[in-house]
Amino acid sequence: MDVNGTEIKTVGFQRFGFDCEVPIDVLRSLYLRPHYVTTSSDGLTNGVFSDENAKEEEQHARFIQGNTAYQSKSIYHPDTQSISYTTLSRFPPVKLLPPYGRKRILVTGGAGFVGSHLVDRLMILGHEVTVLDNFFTGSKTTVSHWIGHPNFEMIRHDVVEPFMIECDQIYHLACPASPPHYQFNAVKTIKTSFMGTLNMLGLAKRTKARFLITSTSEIYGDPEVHPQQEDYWGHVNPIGPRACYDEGKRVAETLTYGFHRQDGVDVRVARIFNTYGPRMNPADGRVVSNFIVQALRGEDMTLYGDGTQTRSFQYIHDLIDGLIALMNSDETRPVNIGNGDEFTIGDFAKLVRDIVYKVQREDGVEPQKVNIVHKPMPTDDPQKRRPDTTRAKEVLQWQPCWTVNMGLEEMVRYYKAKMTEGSI
Ligand SMILES: O=C(O)[C@H]1O[C@H](OP(=O)(O)OP(=O)(O)OC[C@H]2O[C@@H](n3ccc(=O)[nH]c3=O)[C@H](O)[C@@H]2O)[C@H](O)[C@@H](O)[C@@H]1O
Repeated sequence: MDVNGTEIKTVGFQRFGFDCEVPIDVLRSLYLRPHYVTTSSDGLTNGVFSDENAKEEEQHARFIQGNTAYQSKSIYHPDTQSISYTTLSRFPPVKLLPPYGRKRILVTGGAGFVGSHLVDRLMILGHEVTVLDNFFTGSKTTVSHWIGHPNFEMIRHDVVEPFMIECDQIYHLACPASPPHYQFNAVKTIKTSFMGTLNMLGLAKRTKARFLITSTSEIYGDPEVHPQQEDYWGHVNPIGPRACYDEGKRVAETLTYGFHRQDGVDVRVARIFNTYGPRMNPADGRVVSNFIVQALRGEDMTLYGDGTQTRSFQYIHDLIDGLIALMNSDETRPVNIGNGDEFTIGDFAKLVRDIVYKVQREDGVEPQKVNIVHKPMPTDDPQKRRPDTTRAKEVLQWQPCWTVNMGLEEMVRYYKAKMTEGSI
């Protein structure tokens, strides 16, 4: 059910002459089911499941309403610890667009969490999609179901190096986004934001492609204004451990508007607030993935600090709706894309735990009791964060549809499926 209590059957909408509506079941069939099936020497052979696996399969089939046709099923052989990869027997149907409606779209960071969902949507809508990724935090497996499709191309490339292609739209997402990842190599992070954005803006200038950059709520730093409006200039520590990302994105925005004013590049700037959903790397250290995986494994949930800091969480499909609407609108000012439902992280931990228990009980498993333990607060961790999304409402007619309970439940099912196949 969406925020109004209506069942969600499709995501996206027709807006600004660009139709981005697709059935949710088709998307789910791409991310929700396990990719591997197991064979083992204890009496089970090719693709025949144990009772437990068969039950999981049935539950997932029910959840995605049996829409399983587009999932490759590679076979894991535990006795030899090997995988026989299979390819898709059929790609998901993509719209047949007339040549004037079909766009050549470049997605940098297209193998990452957000990028892969954007790619799924753009592909199903019938566009030609090129993914550029250096696979530092992205993974080929997130978009492997499109490999071989005539509308799809994947290129290993680091955006700090120039790249030439002909295209109509550029979604520039490439940059590590989770605090442990972007702090792992701070110099590389700021180089990616600065040089990567410079290169992609240069490409947009030459090709006259429309350019959208995914900026972040982090440009507001530890905000003194609450909720955060786009006009707020922020409160960022320029020399702290988060600066490589925060200041990197700030300079990326500065570059974007420099090219816009100086060279007339057609730009869009999305400031994304905390987003979660399937395909988030379970080891990337962010709060939603940490909490769900810990609770599913029956481990302690790690709450940093006293848990009074706040965040507002949006589900991935809402974000993709917002990005596509922004790209196709006329709005060149920055636009916050986020969900206004704000939680203290302490309350959020309890909510995640309750949802994990609920899903486990629905699946006939009595959950293991999970404790919440406190860990030190990371340096410069913002105390509060909530988007003011008035601008997105006014200029994009966009508002989040997914409740946090719905989104979390789906994400719990995703991680359960990954655990069943043994890939996490
Ligand atoms: O998820 C996102 O969208 C954002 O994640 C990070 O921003 P941050 O808000 O720090 O995200 P998390 O690392 O998920 O942390 C959220 C809060 O939960 C806390 N946390 C995190 C992990 C954990 O195990 N336990 C825990 O209490 C953190 O201290 C923080 O207060 C990135 O810096 C943003 O660019 C990105 O947009």
